[in-house]
Amino acid sequence: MPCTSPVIVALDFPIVADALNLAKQLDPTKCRVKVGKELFTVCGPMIIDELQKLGFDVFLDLKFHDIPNTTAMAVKVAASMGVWMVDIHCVGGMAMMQACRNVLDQTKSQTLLIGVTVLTSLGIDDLKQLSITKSPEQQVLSLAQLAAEAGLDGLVSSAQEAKSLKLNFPHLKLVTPGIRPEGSSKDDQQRIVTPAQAIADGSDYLVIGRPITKSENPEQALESILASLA
Ligand SMILES: O=c1ccn([C@@H]2O[C@H](COP(=O)(O)O)[C@@H](O)[C@H]2O)c(=O)[nH]1
Repeated sequence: MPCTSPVIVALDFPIVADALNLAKQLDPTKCRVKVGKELFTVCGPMIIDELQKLGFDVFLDLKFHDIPNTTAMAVKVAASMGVWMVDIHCVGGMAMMQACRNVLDQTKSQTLLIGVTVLTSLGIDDLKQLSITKSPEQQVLSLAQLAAEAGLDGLVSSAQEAKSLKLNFPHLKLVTPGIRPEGSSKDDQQRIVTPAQAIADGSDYLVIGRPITKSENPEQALESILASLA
Protein backbone atom coordinates (compact mmCIF):
# COMPACT_ATOMS: atom_id res chain seq x y z
CA MET A 1 0.00 0.00 0.00
CA PRO A 2 1.48 3.41 -0.87
CA CYS A 3 2.39 5.70 2.03
CA THR A 4 0.19 8.80 2.30
CA SER A 5 1.50 9.94 5.70
CA PRO A 6 3.34 13.28 5.89
CA VAL A 7 5.74 11.96 8.55
CA ILE A 8 9.34 11.09 7.72
CA VAL A 9 11.14 9.48 10.66
CA ALA A 10 14.83 10.44 10.88
CA LEU A 11 16.78 7.26 11.64
CA ASP A 12 19.78 8.94 13.22
CA PHE A 13 21.67 6.01 14.72
CA PRO A 14 25.37 5.01 14.82
CA ILE A 15 24.57 1.30 14.74
CA VAL A 16 22.76 -0.39 11.87
CA ALA A 17 20.97 -2.91 14.12
CA ASP A 18 19.48 -0.08 16.18
CA ALA A 19 18.21 1.68 13.06
CA LEU A 20 16.65 -1.49 11.69
CA ASN A 21 15.18 -2.39 15.07
CA LEU A 22 13.47 1.01 15.21
CA ALA A 23 12.27 0.73 11.62
CA LYS A 24 10.75 -2.68 12.32
CA GLN A 25 8.59 -1.11 15.03
CA LEU A 26 7.11 1.28 12.45
CA ASP A 27 4.51 0.72 9.74
CA PRO A 28 5.68 1.78 6.24
CA THR A 29 2.13 2.88 5.37
CA LYS A 30 2.20 5.33 8.30
CA CYS A 31 5.59 6.99 7.76
CA ARG A 32 8.59 7.21 5.51
CA VAL A 33 12.16 7.05 6.81
CA LYS A 34 15.20 9.26 6.44
CA VAL A 35 18.81 8.08 6.28
CA GLY A 36 21.20 10.85 7.20
CA LYS A 37 24.95 11.35 7.52
CA GLU A 38 25.41 9.34 10.73
CA LEU A 39 23.67 6.16 9.61
CA PHE A 40 24.90 6.30 6.02
CA THR A 41 28.50 6.86 7.13
CA VAL A 42 28.41 3.81 9.35
CA CYS A 43 26.75 1.38 6.94
CA GLY A 44 26.60 2.79 3.40
CA PRO A 45 24.10 1.82 0.69
CA MET A 46 23.12 -1.50 2.31
CA ILE A 47 20.86 0.38 4.72
CA ILE A 48 18.84 1.80 1.82
CA ASP A 49 18.30 -1.69 0.50
CA GLU A 50 17.33 -3.09 3.91
CA LEU A 51 14.80 -0.31 4.56
CA GLN A 52 13.32 -0.69 1.09
CA LYS A 53 12.94 -4.43 1.71
CA LEU A 54 10.91 -3.53 4.82
CA GLY A 55 8.63 -1.53 2.55
CA PHE A 56 9.78 2.01 3.33
CA ASP A 57 10.20 4.96 1.00
CA VAL A 58 13.66 6.33 1.82
CA PHE A 59 14.76 9.96 1.94
CA LEU A 60 18.56 9.99 1.55
CA ASP A 61 19.47 13.15 3.48
CA LEU A 62 23.16 13.66 2.71
CA LYS A 63 22.73 17.34 1.78
CA PHE A 64 25.18 17.18 -1.12
CA HIS A 65 27.20 20.39 -1.66
CA ASP A 66 30.17 20.40 -4.03
CA ILE A 67 31.10 21.49 -7.53
CA PRO A 68 28.31 20.84 -10.06
CA ASN A 69 29.73 17.67 -11.64
CA THR A 70 30.58 16.00 -8.33
CA THR A 71 27.19 16.81 -6.83
CA ALA A 72 25.26 15.72 -9.92
CA MET A 73 27.11 12.38 -10.05
CA ALA A 74 26.38 11.78 -6.35
CA VAL A 75 22.70 12.54 -6.97
CA LYS A 76 22.71 10.17 -9.95
CA VAL A 77 24.11 7.33 -7.82
CA ALA A 78 21.58 8.05 -5.07
CA ALA A 79 18.73 7.94 -7.58
CA SER A 80 20.03 4.66 -9.02
CA MET A 81 19.53 3.15 -5.54
CA GLY A 82 15.83 3.93 -5.91
CA VAL A 83 15.61 6.46 -3.10
CA TRP A 84 12.33 8.36 -2.95
CA MET A 85 13.97 11.70 -2.16
CA VAL A 86 17.48 13.17 -2.13
CA ASP A 87 18.69 16.61 -1.08
CA ILE A 88 21.36 19.14 -2.02
CA HIS A 89 22.33 22.48 -0.45
CA CYS A 90 20.88 25.49 -2.33
CA VAL A 91 23.99 27.49 -1.38
CA GLY A 92 25.89 25.27 -3.81
CA GLY A 93 24.50 27.66 -6.40
CA MET A 94 22.44 27.67 -9.57
CA ALA A 95 24.88 25.70 -11.76
CA MET A 96 25.11 22.95 -9.16
CA MET A 97 21.34 22.70 -8.73
CA GLN A 98 20.76 22.68 -12.51
CA ALA A 99 23.38 19.97 -13.01
CA CYS A 100 21.53 17.80 -10.49
CA ARG A 101 18.18 18.50 -12.15
CA ASN A 102 19.62 17.64 -15.57
CA VAL A 103 21.17 14.37 -14.48
CA LEU A 104 17.87 13.18 -12.99
CA ASP A 105 15.93 14.28 -16.08
CA GLN A 106 18.40 12.52 -18.41
CA THR A 107 17.94 9.27 -16.54
CA LYS A 108 14.13 9.78 -16.31
CA SER A 109 14.45 9.34 -12.56
CA GLN A 110 11.40 9.64 -10.30
CA THR A 111 13.56 10.56 -7.28
CA LEU A 112 12.49 13.90 -5.78
CA LEU A 113 15.26 16.52 -5.76
CA ILE A 114 15.01 18.81 -2.75
CA GLY A 115 17.03 21.94 -1.91
CA VAL A 116 18.11 22.68 1.65
CA THR A 117 17.65 26.39 2.42
CA VAL A 118 18.57 27.47 5.96
CA LEU A 119 19.12 24.70 8.53
CA THR A 120 16.51 24.60 11.29
CA SER A 121 19.27 24.70 13.90
CA LEU A 122 20.20 28.23 12.80
CA GLY A 123 18.68 31.48 14.07
CA ILE A 124 19.18 35.11 13.16
CA ASP A 125 22.39 35.45 15.25
CA ASP A 126 23.96 32.44 13.56
CA LEU A 127 23.25 33.99 10.16
CA LYS A 128 24.87 37.25 11.30
CA GLN A 129 28.00 35.30 12.30
CA LEU A 130 28.05 33.99 8.73
CA SER A 131 27.80 37.57 7.41
CA ILE A 132 24.22 36.99 6.30
CA THR A 133 22.27 40.09 7.24
CA LYS A 134 18.87 38.80 6.11
CA SER A 135 16.42 37.19 8.53
CA PRO A 136 16.14 33.39 8.28
CA GLU A 137 12.83 33.82 6.42
CA GLN A 138 14.28 36.30 3.90
CA GLN A 139 17.27 34.04 3.33
CA VAL A 140 15.03 30.99 2.90
CA LEU A 141 12.89 32.85 0.33
CA SER A 142 15.96 34.00 -1.64
CA LEU A 143 17.35 30.47 -1.81
CA ALA A 144 13.89 29.09 -2.63
CA GLN A 145 13.70 31.42 -5.64
CA LEU A 146 16.99 29.97 -6.97
CA ALA A 147 15.83 26.42 -6.30
CA ALA A 148 12.56 27.07 -8.15
CA GLU A 149 14.45 28.53 -11.13
CA ALA A 150 16.74 25.48 -11.17
CA GLY A 151 13.69 23.21 -11.39
CA LEU A 152 13.99 21.49 -8.03
CA ASP A 153 10.98 19.55 -6.72
CA GLY A 154 10.96 20.99 -3.24
CA LEU A 155 12.68 22.64 -0.32
CA VAL A 156 13.91 21.86 3.17
CA SER A 157 13.20 24.69 5.59
CA SER A 158 11.66 25.24 8.99
CA ALA A 159 7.86 25.11 9.06
CA GLN A 160 8.17 28.68 10.36
CA GLU A 161 8.69 29.66 6.73
CA ALA A 162 6.06 27.29 5.31
CA LYS A 163 3.29 29.87 4.89
CA SER A 164 5.43 32.29 2.85
CA LEU A 165 6.98 29.47 0.86
CA LYS A 166 3.62 27.93 -0.07
CA LEU A 167 2.30 31.34 -1.07
CA ASN A 168 5.27 32.09 -3.32
CA PHE A 169 6.12 28.59 -4.54
CA PRO A 170 2.89 26.57 -4.42
CA HIS A 171 4.29 23.87 -6.75
CA LEU A 172 7.26 23.02 -4.51
CA LYS A 173 7.06 20.29 -1.86
CA LEU A 174 7.91 21.60 1.60
CA VAL A 175 9.96 19.26 3.75
CA THR A 176 10.24 20.58 7.30
CA PRO A 177 12.48 19.27 10.08
CA GLY A 178 12.62 21.00 13.48
CA ILE A 179 9.23 19.52 14.33
CA ARG A 180 8.52 19.33 18.02
CA PRO A 181 5.28 18.10 19.61
CA GLU A 182 4.08 20.36 22.45
CA GLY A 183 6.26 19.88 25.55
CA SER A 184 9.10 17.98 23.89
CA SER A 185 12.74 19.00 24.11
CA LYS A 186 14.04 21.52 21.59
CA ASP A 187 17.43 19.77 21.52
CA ASP A 188 19.75 21.61 19.11
CA GLN A 189 16.91 22.95 16.96
CA GLN A 190 16.04 26.66 16.94
CA ARG A 191 13.23 27.20 14.42
CA ILE A 192 10.74 24.67 15.78
CA VAL A 193 7.02 24.15 15.06
CA THR A 194 4.46 21.60 16.31
CA PRO A 195 3.30 18.91 13.86
CA ALA A 196 -0.26 20.27 13.58
CA GLN A 197 0.90 23.86 13.07
CA ALA A 198 3.40 22.78 10.41
CA ILE A 199 0.69 21.03 8.41
CA ALA A 200 -1.74 23.94 8.89
CA ASP A 201 0.92 26.31 7.53
CA GLY A 202 1.57 24.28 4.39
CA SER A 203 4.27 21.70 5.15
CA ASP A 204 3.96 18.63 2.96
CA TYR A 205 6.36 16.44 4.91
CA LEU A 206 7.39 16.58 8.57
CA VAL A 207 10.87 15.26 9.38
CA ILE A 208 10.82 13.98 12.95
CA GLY A 209 13.75 12.27 14.68
CA ARG A 210 14.32 12.32 18.43
CA PRO A 211 10.69 12.94 19.50
CA ILE A 212 10.01 9.48 18.00
CA THR A 213 13.32 7.61 18.08
CA LYS A 214 14.23 8.56 21.68
CA SER A 215 10.72 7.86 22.91
CA GLU A 216 10.15 4.83 25.14
CA ASN A 217 7.53 3.68 22.66
CA PRO A 218 8.36 4.97 19.15
CA GLU A 219 5.30 3.38 17.57
CA GLN A 220 3.01 5.10 20.07
CA ALA A 221 4.88 8.41 19.64
CA LEU A 222 4.27 8.23 15.88
CA GLU A 223 0.59 7.32 16.40
CA SER A 224 0.09 10.24 18.75
CA ILE A 225 1.68 12.66 16.24
CA LEU A 226 -0.53 11.29 13.45
CA ALA A 227 -3.59 11.63 15.70
CA SER A 228 -2.69 15.27 16.35
CA LEU A 229 -2.89 15.85 12.58
CA ALA A 230 -6.25 14.15 12.06
O1 LIG B 1 17.42 22.07 8.34
C1 LIG B 1 17.51 20.85 8.66
C2 LIG B 1 17.79 19.86 7.74
C3 LIG B 1 17.82 18.57 8.15
N1 LIG B 1 17.60 18.24 9.44
C4 LIG B 1 17.62 16.80 9.80
O2 LIG B 1 16.34 16.41 10.30
C5 LIG B 1 16.46 15.57 11.43
C6 LIG B 1 15.80 16.20 12.60
O3 LIG B 1 15.95 15.39 13.73
P1 LIG B 1 15.33 15.77 15.16
O4 LIG B 1 15.86 14.69 16.05
O5 LIG B 1 13.83 15.72 15.00
O6 LIG B 1 15.82 17.11 15.55
C7 LIG B 1 17.95 15.30 11.61
O7 LIG B 1 18.25 14.09 10.96
C8 LIG B 1 18.64 16.44 10.88
O8 LIG B 1 19.85 16.05 10.29
C9 LIG B 1 17.32 19.21 10.35
O9 LIG B 1 17.11 18.94 11.56
N2 LIG B 1 17.26 20.51 9.92
